[in-house]
Order: sequence, then structure tokens, then C-alpha cells
Amino acid sequence: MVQKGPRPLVLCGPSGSGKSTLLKMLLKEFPDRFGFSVSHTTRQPRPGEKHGVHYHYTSKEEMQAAIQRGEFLETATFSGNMYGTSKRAVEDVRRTGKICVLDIEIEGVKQVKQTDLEPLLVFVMPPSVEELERRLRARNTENEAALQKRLETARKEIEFGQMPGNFHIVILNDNLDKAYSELRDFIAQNFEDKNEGSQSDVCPEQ
Ligand SMILES: Nc1ncnc2c1ncn2[C@@H]1O[C@H](COP(=O)(O)OP(=O)(O)OP(=O)(O)O)[C@@H](O)[C@H]1O
Repeated sequence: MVQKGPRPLVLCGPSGSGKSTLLKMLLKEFPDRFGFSVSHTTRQPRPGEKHGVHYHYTSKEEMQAAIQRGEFLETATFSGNMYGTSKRAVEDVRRTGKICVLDIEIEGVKQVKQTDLEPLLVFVMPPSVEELERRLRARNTENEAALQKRLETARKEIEFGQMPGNFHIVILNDNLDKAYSELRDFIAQNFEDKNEGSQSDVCPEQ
């Protein structure tokens, strides 16, 4: 069981919506306040990604065994790869006194809502699927098949993200500065003095 601390902040949104970009901006501006929960994944590292920093890279077999041992808070399979947040990853951040930030998929969001972490849930919304496609193509990190799979998943995720009650806030990322400013405002409203309190009922369980 992960011990209680500040409520974690969850960023969720379709691949290419801008979660990592917003997260990077947040960690850069407030390095002492927020800490990133390093997920596990079975996907290959992208150029520039570091083991233990961006992800803990692992094999399917090892990850399945760790899940069996109850070491994960949430896991999801996305585009053929497994992803997950270990209890240890959240605990490592909590121990530093920082607010733990999780970058997870919808299936993972559903699972962390069932824990006693009481996360604050942010959905990052792309302006459109067409724009998402443009950004993913420009990022150039996926092959065509993987890209198509991401876009197909994105349509379902956008639907879920917009459904009332699923997230505490939906941030439209049509302009990065505007989206970041909305994220900052949301954090200011929810983490100033309120973070130790009880969970609001704006985001009921599934
Ligand atoms: N508002 C924006 N306008 C234009 N481009 C953007 C905007 N926000 C992010 N991008 C660009 O879109 C691409 C995807 O963003 P990012 O990598 O942050 O997405 P992500 O949601 O973290 O995706 P994944 O889940 O696949 O890691 C990046 O190249 C980023 O620079």
C-alpha cells in the first residue's frame, strides 16, 4: 500500500495531445514541487530517452511477473506495449515531499481512481484528430501502422475524456502557452492549502 501524501496529479490524453510537453514545462518551472512518477514500459526507448528517467524499460515477462506480485498500481496495454505505474515509483516521489505527477492512459486512470491515492485528474485534449495526426507525423517517432493505431485509440480517448465526471478538468491544447497557463491555474486552485483535504465529489468513481 502506498502511504498517503499530497494528492498525485494525473495527466492523461491521446498520444500527441501534448502531455509530455506540458509536464516538462511544469517540472522545469517547479522542480522542487513536482516529481515525475517513472512508469515501466515494454516499448523500446525512443532516441534520447533514458532508462530510469523517462521510463523503466522492461520485458513483457518481467512486467507480468511484477504485476502478479502486486507491485503495480495501474497497468495498461497500449499500441501493443505494456505500460504501468509501480507502487514504488509513486512512493519514491512521495518520500521527497513532492507532488507526484503521473502521465498515464485511460485504462490506468480508471485503475488509480480505485486506489486511495485520490488523484487530481487532468485530460489534455487535442484541437482535433487531424491536428493530432499532424503533430505525431512531425514528431516522427512512430511508423505508419503505429501512428494509425494511435489515432484510432485517440478517437475513443477523446470521447471518454469529454464525458462529464471522468476528469476534474479538460484542457484544450490548441495553444501551448494557453494550455500551460490553464494547467497552472488548476494547480494553484487545487494545491494551495487544499491538498491535504478530502476528495471533492466532482469526479465520481466509474
Ligand atoms: N499546442 C501545441 N501546438 C503545436 N504543437 C504542439 C502543441 N503541444 C504539443 N505539441 C507538439 O506535439 C507533439 C506531441 O506532443 P507530446 O510529445 O507532448 O505528446 P504526448 O501527449 O506526450 O504524446 P505520447 O503520449 O505519445 O508521449 C510534440 O512534437 C510537441 O512539440
